[in-house]
Amino acid sequence: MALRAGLLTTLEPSSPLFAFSSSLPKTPHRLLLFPRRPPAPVRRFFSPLISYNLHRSPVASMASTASYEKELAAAKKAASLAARLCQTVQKALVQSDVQSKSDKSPVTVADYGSQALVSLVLKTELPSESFSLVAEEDSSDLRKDGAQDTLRRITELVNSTLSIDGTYNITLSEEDVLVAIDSGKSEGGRNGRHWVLDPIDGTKGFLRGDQYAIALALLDEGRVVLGVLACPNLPLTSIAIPDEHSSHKQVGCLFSAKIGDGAFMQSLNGSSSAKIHVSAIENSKDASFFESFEAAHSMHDLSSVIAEKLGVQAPPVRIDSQAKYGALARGDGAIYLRFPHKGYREKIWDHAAGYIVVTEAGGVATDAAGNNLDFSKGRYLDLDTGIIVTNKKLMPALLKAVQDAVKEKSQSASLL
Ligand SMILES: Nc1ncnc2c1ncn2[C@@H]1O[C@H](COP(=O)(O)O)[C@@H](OP(=O)(O)O)[C@H]1O
Ligand SMILES: [Mg+2]
Ligand SMILES: [Mg+2]
Ligand SMILES: [Mg+2]
Repeated sequence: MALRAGLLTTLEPSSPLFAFSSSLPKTPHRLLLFPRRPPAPVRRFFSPLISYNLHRSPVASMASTASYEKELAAAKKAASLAARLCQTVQKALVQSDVQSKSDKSPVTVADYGSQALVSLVLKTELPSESFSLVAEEDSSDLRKDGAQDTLRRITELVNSTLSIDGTYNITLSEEDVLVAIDSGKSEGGRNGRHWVLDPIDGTKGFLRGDQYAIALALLDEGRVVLGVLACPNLPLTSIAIPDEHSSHKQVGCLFSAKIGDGAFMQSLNGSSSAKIHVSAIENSKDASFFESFEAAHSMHDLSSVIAEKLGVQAPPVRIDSQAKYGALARGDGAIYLRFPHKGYREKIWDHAAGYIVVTEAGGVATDAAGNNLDFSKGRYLDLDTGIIVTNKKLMPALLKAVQDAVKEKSQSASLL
């Protein structure tokens, strides 16, 4: 039986029970079962016999009945505009455009500008929706003494990107930019809708002139329901076999996915989109795998033990950012391995958009214990050991190889 929010209905013609599906702001959607028909305006003040959180009940969640059409269009627009700003900065990168955050990771005027633009576009395109954004950056360093020039530069970049695009007749002040950046401070969670943004994923790749991505996803009741990945430097054709003419390849990909609708790729220049699928490889010997370019982000030695166990012949393809998820979603490689060093906590913005793009393309993404990734716990993902992604056929063998390799590593560590 399909239940619509706010609709009172009998479960079956013969049933004495009435069901009411509530959708109150800032509360989980709930299914309430009443012993008799309660008076209409005060339903929620009557005690139900049973009450379920719908996302946990066998009844379809309200999230699955939404189409997310306009949200996806807004997300594509926001990520494309942010990509344009990032491309401008990458072309003319100078040292003063790069700052170091308190955790010593780099952040550029483009990270801040991208976050301000995405926040502005989403709010402008979806004015009737309540707005919650979980994003990587905040304005605290930009409000410090000595940051005035950087803030001025970010504001100029945001305004010039808006004016070249021409869709919005808006000019932001420096304070508007700070406020737009700080709208990303939401804690996320399992209730309601939350946008999740990495304004530049792979900042180190961005600084090297390599791969990076603008990664934007929407959570609804704790599930990722849509995602877009703008990858300005990713070739439109496969990166599986690096060739010497790669500098002549056309670059700039926009991946998108909506729950239940599959995954798509189009050119960032605005071509029509084509459906994409993960690799159909069944024999792990024929697989190639992706991992971080940065050895500090993932244990390359562990990946190579896993690759050996699987009989993988091809060398690893090391690229920055969630471009790995996009490349995997279109079948450039078959496996993505990510094993952060001990103590590192993964953030939801580093995976949410990539996760839905790859799963809608037919892939599977779990932690090293085989658990589904849970994006509903706030700004962090709680994980066992690492993240592994592949197609459905290869996952059982990959999971076994990963677990054997992890066990061997911890045994040899305990012998030391
Ligand atoms: N020690 C570490 N271990 C794992 N991931 C790390 C890390 N330090 C930073 N990262 C994350 O790795 C992301 C880049 O991923 P990749 O290695 O796939 O390119 C960074 O995103 P940002 O560049 O958005 O900060 C950052 O969040
Ligand atoms: Mg960062
Ligand atoms: Mg990131
Ligand atoms: Mg980032």
